[in-house]
Amino acid sequence: MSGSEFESLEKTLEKHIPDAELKEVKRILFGKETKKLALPACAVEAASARDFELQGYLFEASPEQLRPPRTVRVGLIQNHIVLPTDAPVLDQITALHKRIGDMVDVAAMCGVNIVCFQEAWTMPFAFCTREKEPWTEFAESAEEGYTTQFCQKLAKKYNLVVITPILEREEIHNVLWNTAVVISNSGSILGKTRKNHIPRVGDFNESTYYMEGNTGHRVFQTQFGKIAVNICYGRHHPLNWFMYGMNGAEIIFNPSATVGGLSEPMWSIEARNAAIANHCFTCGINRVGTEYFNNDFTSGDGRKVQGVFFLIAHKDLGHFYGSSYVAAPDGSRTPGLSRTRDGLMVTEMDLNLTRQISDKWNFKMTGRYEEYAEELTRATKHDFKPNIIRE
Ligand SMILES: NC(=O)NCCC(=O)O
Repeated sequence: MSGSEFESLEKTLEKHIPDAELKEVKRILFGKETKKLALPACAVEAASARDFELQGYLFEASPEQLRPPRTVRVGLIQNHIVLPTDAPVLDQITALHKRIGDMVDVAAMCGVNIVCFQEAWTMPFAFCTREKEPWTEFAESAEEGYTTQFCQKLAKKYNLVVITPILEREEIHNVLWNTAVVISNSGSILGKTRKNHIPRVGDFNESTYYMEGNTGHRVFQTQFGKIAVNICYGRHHPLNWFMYGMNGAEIIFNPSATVGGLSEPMWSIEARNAAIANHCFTCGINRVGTEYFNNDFTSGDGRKVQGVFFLIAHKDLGHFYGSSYVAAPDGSRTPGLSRTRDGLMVTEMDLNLTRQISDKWNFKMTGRYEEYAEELTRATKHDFKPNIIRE
């Protein structure tokens, strides 16, 4: 069975593990069971008619005497590109707007308050090619671009916060960035945050296109809680999650584009671990499908074929495995969306859980941050001497 046909880990476990043991297997693998969220029939029907998967889950917190629950519904959207990568640029963007508009419409039927799309959602993930044209033409102004205007309309129409990760063209200096624009449910732009860490691994040749972000670890205060966006490769950097947490993020979104051969065993661990370590919710969103490009490109990885080292030229990065999920501060998580289909994951969460788990585990209290700050400052100096005791 090829990677692209395997639908999801959860479905395979359910098919092969006897019922009596399945509950225990799931408890150990995924933590406390997440309850299913009942979704309106009109949403279920619309998702089926529009050919995408719809799942709903619930994270509850204990009732408190002094605070009411702070219940929020979050929607994660994963999708294929709609048109082939050689279709005209504006047609590709417009087709994706239409697809995502249809999916957000269903999110709204489910009462979603905050919706987040995948990394660079308006384009194929063309950074593997290292070609500049036509890919740089997909870059848009974060403030005035077509996509921001489109998302502002969605936000206003459905009264939801929209996190829209795009390739940004900052027009004053003509610099490109990998940026998430955060649009308030009023329709106004709350701000933008730029990808902090740029991959230099395999076919992910993104440093050819844009620079390391310069917006720090911003947290956006929305009507539905404090949110932050840690874009894709930033999830491999525990300090990146940590700094969003230090700035008070209650939900950290991780819009991504990553392929099975590279990162799949890490996917289920990294965002979940960040939720545990930082007493917050985290949301991993990954695109789906295989995207083909006209011109061959290479990875420079010298893969061995028939005893000879080649730089094997290829036309695709591999399979983007979807599997979007939400993790909670108590270590529990939702199942993943499909590895092969477009999907919307609706999760209701009580944000009071973040403080409750912080009070239980006290990582913020026991963190010894001052000591680490001093040691790190020393460790990053060019003349650093490691603290090793020898006989
Ligand atoms: N888009 C992106 O940063 N991908 C890098 C690959 C990975 O982090 O899994």
